[in-house]
Amino acid sequence: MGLLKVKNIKKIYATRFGNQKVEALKNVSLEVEQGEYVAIMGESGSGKTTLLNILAALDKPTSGEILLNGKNIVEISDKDISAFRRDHLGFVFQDFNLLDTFSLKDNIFLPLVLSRKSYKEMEKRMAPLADDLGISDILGKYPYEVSGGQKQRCAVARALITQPELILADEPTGALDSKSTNDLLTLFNKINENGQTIIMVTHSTLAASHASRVLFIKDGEVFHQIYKGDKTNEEMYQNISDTLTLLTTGGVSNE
Ligand SMILES: Nc1ncnc2c1ncn2[C@@H]1O[C@H](COP(=O)(O)OP(=O)(O)OP(=O)(O)O)[C@@H](O)[C@H]1O
Repeated sequence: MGLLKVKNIKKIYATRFGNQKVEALKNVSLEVEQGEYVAIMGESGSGKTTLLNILAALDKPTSGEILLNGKNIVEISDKDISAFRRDHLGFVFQDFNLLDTFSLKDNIFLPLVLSRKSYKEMEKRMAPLADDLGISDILGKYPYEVSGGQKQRCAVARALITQPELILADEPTGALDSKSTNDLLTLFNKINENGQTIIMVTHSTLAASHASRVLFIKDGEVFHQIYKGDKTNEEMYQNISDTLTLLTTGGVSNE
């Protein structure tokens, strides 16, 4: 089932004085199926963050449509956009974005507090999630008292607790050491196997090799896609490396 349909997205940024324009996305179309795990890669400045921000309804495209479960998110009014994001999307960022003055538990509860869920409901959702993520014992701690990997697992719990249709992750392994990176990638695979759809922007070939599809962006356009299919992580890693070489040496698109 097509969960997300991106149709002919264009994004033109006007510079501060309006006399210069940057075409960050030229004409991007893509579809993401329910249950897919998609990594987005590309050189710095290729348009990845622009695309993710638009998918996250944090920014609007200059033209084009984005349908999430058939609803065009471009048309949602500013008044309704925060509630839409909270109810339908989960976010995992490189720098965790946890509030230092809240315990980990309260950080995870925050999106549910904002949508006025009962404490009983919050506890009910938290228990299996915390157990799955291996954070049950540290929920009373504060972000500054735990490791980067533990912080990131809490950020994942906060993203999942609203039971979003889609998880959007921006460089989720960017601030993690290699062990925490491997733990997080295993975790993403697990939540994906449980049916959660994930879109992740990453510079890491290792991270991307865990996804079921890798989409390469070059100069604001989809340049190429690789499906994992039956490939091992190692074969996928090699395939991604070869494509990145092609991308940086100016190879012709064969999308
Ligand atoms: N607010 C803005 N105003 C003007 N130009 C912008 C703005 N944001 C991004 N750009 C330009 O749009 C293009 C795409 O930027 P974007 O941040 O999407 O790339 P990226 O692939 O995410 O890069 P990185 O990997 O370095 O984060 C770049 O040329 C960038 O300079």
